[in-house]
This record gives sequence, C-alpha cells and structure tokens, in this order.
Amino acid sequence: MDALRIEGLTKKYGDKIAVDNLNLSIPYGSIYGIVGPNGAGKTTTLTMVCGITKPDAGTAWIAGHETGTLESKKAMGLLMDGAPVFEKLSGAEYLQYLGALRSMAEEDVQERSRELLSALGLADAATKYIGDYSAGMTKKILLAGAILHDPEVLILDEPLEAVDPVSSRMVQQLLRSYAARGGTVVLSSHVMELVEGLCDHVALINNGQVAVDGPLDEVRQGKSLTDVFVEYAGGAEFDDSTFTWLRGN
Ligand SMILES: Nc1ncnc2c1ncn2[C@@H]1O[C@H](COP(=O)(O)OP(=O)(O)OP(=O)(O)O)[C@@H](O)[C@H]1O
Repeated sequence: MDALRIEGLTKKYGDKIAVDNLNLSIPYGSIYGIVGPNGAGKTTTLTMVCGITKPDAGTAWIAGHETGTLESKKAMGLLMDGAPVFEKLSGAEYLQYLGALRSMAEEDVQERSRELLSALGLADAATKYIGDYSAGMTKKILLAGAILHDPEVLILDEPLEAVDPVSSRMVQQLLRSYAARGGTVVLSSHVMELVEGLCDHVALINNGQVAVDGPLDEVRQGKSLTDVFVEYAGGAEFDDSTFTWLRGN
C-alpha cells in the first residue's frame, strides 16, 4: 500500500484541462517533490488529493483512505499556499485551536506547540496575531499546524518559499526526521536546489500530466534537476533584440 495513491485524477476549468488523467504512487517514508512550470496543475492536484477541490474524474487514497473521508483527513497534515489564515488568532492560539479540533490532549498540544514554535523560531511571536506575521512566519505557523497531530502523510504546497535560510534548514531537518520515522512528505516547490537536497523521489508535472517520476537519481540521470525540468517543460530563449524600450534612449 502507498502513502498516497492517485488514479486518473482529472479537473477541467471551462475548456482548460488543469489536471489530465494523472496517476502517481508515493511510497511510505519518502520525501516526494512535485515540480513543474507555473500553471502545470500541481496545486489543483494537491487540492483534489486533500478533498478541497472536487475532481471531474479519478480519485486518490491517503494512507489507504479514499479522499474526502474523515479517515483520510485524520491521516494527513496540510499546508496550502495562499489558503486563508486565522488572522485574529495568535500562533499559540492557532495551534491550541487545531489541537482541540483534533481532540488532542491539552498537555500534548502545549508540549508540541512549545517545541514547534521554538524550532521554527516563532517562540517570541507566539502571542502575536497571525495577521501581523510576515509571509515566512505565516508559512512556518501553518507548517507547525500541519504537523501538530503527527499525521501519516504531510501534504505541503510550496512550504519553504519565503522562509529564511536558517528556518528552512530547521524545517528540512524536521521533515527528514519525520520521514526517517516513517512519515511521508509530499511537497510542491519551485526551488530545484531544495528538491534535490531534500527529496528522495520527484515527479515533474507538465500540462496536467506526469512527464517523468521516480527516485530522484533515476529522474536526474546525472544531470541537474533544472536541466531535466527545462528538457521536459521547455523554455523560451530570451531575445535580446526585444525590450528595446527598457532603459532605452
Ligand atoms: N479556480 C480556478 N478557476 C479557473 N482556472 C483555474 C482555477 N484553478 C486553477 N486554474 C487553472 O488550472 C491550471 C493549473 O493551475 P494550478 O494552480 O494547479 O498550477 P500550478 O502548477 O500549481 O502553478 P504554480 O506553479 O503557478 O503555482 C492553470 O491554467 C490555472 O489557470
């Protein structure tokens, strides 16, 4: 059984096929990177996987539980880039709220919150409104919220974009340690160095489909992930004869 299995997921917006009969198998204990160009369908795929967006066809299973079921929601921790946040809760209150929602024992929530806030450099901001957090601080408190209940699978949409290098290193260590203990991380990112340094598996999504996937070294075949990305996703050459108006006289 896979930690996350996606079969035939499809989503259209009008005439645009955002996700096109997409299949993916993500093994337990892996740190799985999903990469692809802007508009490739990464976020749409992840929102369907976690039950936020209803697919037109296909389904997914999280730790063996079909998407949308209570069991699937219990099994996952979720960080969605751009999702609304509780601006009028402090970081500590947000974690308390999530703990209560998950019926966690109060002392567990206290202890885990303390550890998470401290590790993520948010201890001093624990009593500050999330609405007053910077973009990176918001990412980190959402990550703390995703991991608080020790889920089987963490689904993280662009978790480290806007996070400073010190915190990013700490988060990566946290994710590695979580995966080494059997947890599964599925993350999307545009930072190829991050994916190369952190993930053991990768899938490149292009035009709503998986262009290539597998263990990182098999996908890379001795090349950099950026080269593989450009190979599959293509890239326009910059034409120096254009933009003549840019600082032109
Ligand atoms: N709610 C929506 N209504 C209409 N079109 C949408 C909607 N959500 C996504 N799309 C379209 O679906 C396609 C896939 O978008 P998606 O956000 O999944 O891409 P992505 O790979 O996450 O991109 P990025 O790397 O820029 O975050 C895009 O063409 C986008 O315009």
